[in-house]
Amino acid sequence: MSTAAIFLDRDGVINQDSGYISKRDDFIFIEGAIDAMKLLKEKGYQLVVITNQSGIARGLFSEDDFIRLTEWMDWSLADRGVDLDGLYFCPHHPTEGNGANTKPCDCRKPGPGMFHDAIDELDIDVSASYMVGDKVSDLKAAQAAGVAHLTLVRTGKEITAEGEALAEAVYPSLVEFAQNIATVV
Ligand SMILES: O=P(O)(O)OC[C@@H](O)[C@H]1O[C@@H](OP(=O)(O)O)[C@@H](O)[C@@H](O)[C@@H]1O
Ligand SMILES: [Mg+2]
Ligand SMILES: [Zn+2]
Repeated sequence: MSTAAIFLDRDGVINQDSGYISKRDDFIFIEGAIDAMKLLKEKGYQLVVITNQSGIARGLFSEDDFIRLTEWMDWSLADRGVDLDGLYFCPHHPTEGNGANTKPCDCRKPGPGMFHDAIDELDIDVSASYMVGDKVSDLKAAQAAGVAHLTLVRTGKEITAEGEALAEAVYPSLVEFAQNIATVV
């Protein structure tokens, strides 16, 4: 049976987005975010992180740097009782940088590629699932993949008028999102 998921943007939703984060010392969990993730798991949702990491294409850090930081983030979450069900990242940028990751792709949000992979691999019921992002491109990507509920939080980039219009709700942070959504039946 397919299951409901919460698709989480990383930078600006889980951790503070000071720009192209690649080191542990710069990775600061947003207040309450870990407990909010725990509550979402308790409510019956899969948790799936969907993140653009064009810092790789731009040559700011390597894919290995990203994987190491992700392992550390996973341990930090597991330590607090949160097991992620999936994490998908796009290392590309259409124009910036000069290596193999500088190319157009379908995975960079607002493209839906990462969502399509997650939905197939984790057997997700999009009609019962939510996207939590901080940018309109997060919502457009989720919408293109059929995710029913599009929401934004104010802990990341400034919310634009386009974002306000596309979102069914805008929450101060992941904490209020987690408190407000229903338990999976
Ligand atoms: O919010 P998610 O998807 O988890 O990750 C976004 C980050 O990888 C970076 O994405 C960049 O966008 P460009 O990739 O340069 O458009 C900028 O928004 C940076 O400030 C930000 O740190
Ligand atoms: Mg973000
Ligand atoms: Zn990509």
